[in-house]
Amino acid sequence: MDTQQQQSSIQGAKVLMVGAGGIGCELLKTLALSGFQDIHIVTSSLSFSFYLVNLYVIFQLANGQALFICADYSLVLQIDMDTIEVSNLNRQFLFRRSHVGQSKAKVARDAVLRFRPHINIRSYHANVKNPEFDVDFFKQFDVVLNGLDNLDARRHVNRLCLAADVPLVESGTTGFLGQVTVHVKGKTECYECQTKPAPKTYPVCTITSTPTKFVHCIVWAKDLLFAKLFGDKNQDNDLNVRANNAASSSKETEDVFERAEDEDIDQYGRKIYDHVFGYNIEAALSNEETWKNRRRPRPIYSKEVLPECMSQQNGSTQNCSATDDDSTVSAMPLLGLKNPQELWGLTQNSLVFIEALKLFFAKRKKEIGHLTFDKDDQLAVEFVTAAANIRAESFGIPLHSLFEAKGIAGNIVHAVATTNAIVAGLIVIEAIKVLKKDADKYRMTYCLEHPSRKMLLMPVEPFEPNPACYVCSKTPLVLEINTRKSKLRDLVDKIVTAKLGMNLPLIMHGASLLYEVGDDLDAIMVANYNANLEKVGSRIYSSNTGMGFCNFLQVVFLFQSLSELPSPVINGSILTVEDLQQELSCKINVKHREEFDEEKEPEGMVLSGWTQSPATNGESASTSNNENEKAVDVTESSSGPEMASKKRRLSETQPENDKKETENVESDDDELMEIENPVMVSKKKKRVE
Ligand SMILES: Nc1ncnc2c1ncn2[C@@H]1O[C@H](COP(=O)(O)OP(=O)(O)OP(=O)(O)O)[C@@H](O)[C@H]1O
Ligand SMILES: [Zn+2]
Repeated sequence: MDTQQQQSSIQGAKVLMVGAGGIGCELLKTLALSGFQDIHIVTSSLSFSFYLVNLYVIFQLANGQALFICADYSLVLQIDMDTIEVSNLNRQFLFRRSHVGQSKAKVARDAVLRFRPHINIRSYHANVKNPEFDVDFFKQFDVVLNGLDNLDARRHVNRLCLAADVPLVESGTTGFLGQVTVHVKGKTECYECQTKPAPKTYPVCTITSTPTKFVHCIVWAKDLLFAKLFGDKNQDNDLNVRANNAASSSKETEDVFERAEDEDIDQYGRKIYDHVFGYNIEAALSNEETWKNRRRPRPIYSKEVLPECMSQQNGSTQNCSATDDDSTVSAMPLLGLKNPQELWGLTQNSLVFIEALKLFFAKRKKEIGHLTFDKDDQLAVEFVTAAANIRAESFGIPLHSLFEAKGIAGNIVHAVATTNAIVAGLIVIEAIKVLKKDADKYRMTYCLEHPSRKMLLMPVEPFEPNPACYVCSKTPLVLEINTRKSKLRDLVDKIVTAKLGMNLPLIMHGASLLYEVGDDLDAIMVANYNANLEKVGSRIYSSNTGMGFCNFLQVVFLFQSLSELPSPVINGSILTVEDLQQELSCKINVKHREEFDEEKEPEGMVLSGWTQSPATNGESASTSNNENEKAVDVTESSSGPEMASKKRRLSETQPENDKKETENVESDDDELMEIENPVMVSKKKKRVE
């Protein structure tokens, strides 16, 4: 690439960066410095770019100032909603300890301005899904660069880029693996054109009744027990085993989890302990059939492992410092446990379980009822580790340290700063090509863990838009659903919001508007939509008391199914679903189906043709928690578009030694940690076919 050309293509260009985390910090720095070296050489050979970027990183580490070469530069805007955490500091090098708690977007901006004071950087500490970042906002940019860590935001940005007709350079890293892809409307596939691999999920009964691996215990502790005790009480929770003994799922059992106002926390903790590790296991054991060919679990009761009176032990919440704030509350120091890599025995795990539970009630009571598991929440990690280990002990599964359990629970693949640096370099290279409209030279580039043909970077030509993609083409989706039983609410929650990722949806059936979300709706419209969602309204019955003079009026709310809506949705109906913010519209062909497999299709409906939520979508090293959140659901494998052209093109560049790697990936379903860059996975899948 000619330097002059390159400089002129970047000068005056307006760039939007989304995300200022591991990739984002590197990217902002690389963007700010991109005039300093012969980038035109880098682009001519991508393997050379790898070398250069690495060299650059090493050089920068050795002498950060040496590379700061000034040139007039374009306007860069960046968006990030996060604040800086201690765990970010090892790789998000624009941040220092003193910045912990501050806005990432702002601190990153200030740090870069210190060495490039002449460039114009605007930062937004905000969620990119906020309505102010609408299509008009996106239209002002020449290119959008993503450094995100979750599918939801990535899909949203993809849709806005399509609607605004602005090219998108998308990226992700997972440990040593990374990828950079280019998405230009009408020319290349969009981010959602490809079917993503299905998330790793586990049958509900494995999690609730027959765990065989530590990850099953983690999912149980995190998604069921933690959610039950500290999360939203209205959410479905399949915590109790399905036992012959109906008592375990009775109303009284439900009440075990409720703590009475004046109930002693220690007693409450023991009650929960005995219920989930003792009685529930006994109830499960009563299902003789289940254990015919399985190892029987051992019920564990608190009195066997815990001292009579916890408050006389070291680990009493009473010893907890009054200055503790939410983020530092921890059971470990109170119990004299220092090393997170140490393996705790049953007694230590039991002590941590009770102590962490007590601390939640003693120190974080206000959060109870709203908590979701967060890998950066020390107390939550301690509780989940302890609970998973006690369950593992009961089922004869090897125990794990807090460090290991945290990795599994948080889907953590440890970040490799160099991968982020390489990916940031590649993003800038692709961004420059986009600015130059050098479409023939666009490349999707994959960072490999092991060299292939002596290269660690694998460039692949981007693919054409997938004509079957519901996001960038008009191909309808197919929804199998029981139209006589399912409500519009199910469709909105499980399909439109959860699967299609719509923010402000509108659902139409023919000319009839069934549902809409927005700030400008009047009260009557809201009432109508709510009626469509849940109930037709009420019918008033009068019932005779039998005393001759008094009739009671009885109000009965009637729940209505899709087929009973004012404009009935039945087999063969075509729904139009739109998101006004994302300017996305798609059609859903409805197929009535009477029965669904409770285990395999727990949602009671199956959508085909959509981009399935991946376990991690090339997410930056610390990935979203989505996988485990969904882990107890058994998600359908997508019947989305086939990637025939991908197969052909990728096979052209297929290195032999990657094949082995593929087979390993495909065969080993043991590890939740086996989080792959999804494109790599699909590519590998194609290779072994
Ligand atoms: N919807 C969103 N709007 C704006 N920024 C987002 C959005 N979703 C994610 N991000 C940002 O994307 C960045 C991703 O960076 P990265 O993958 O390094 O994650 P992290 O949260 O910084 O690190 P870790 O997950 O390891 O603690 C984060 O800074 C996060 O705040
Ligand atoms: Zn598409």
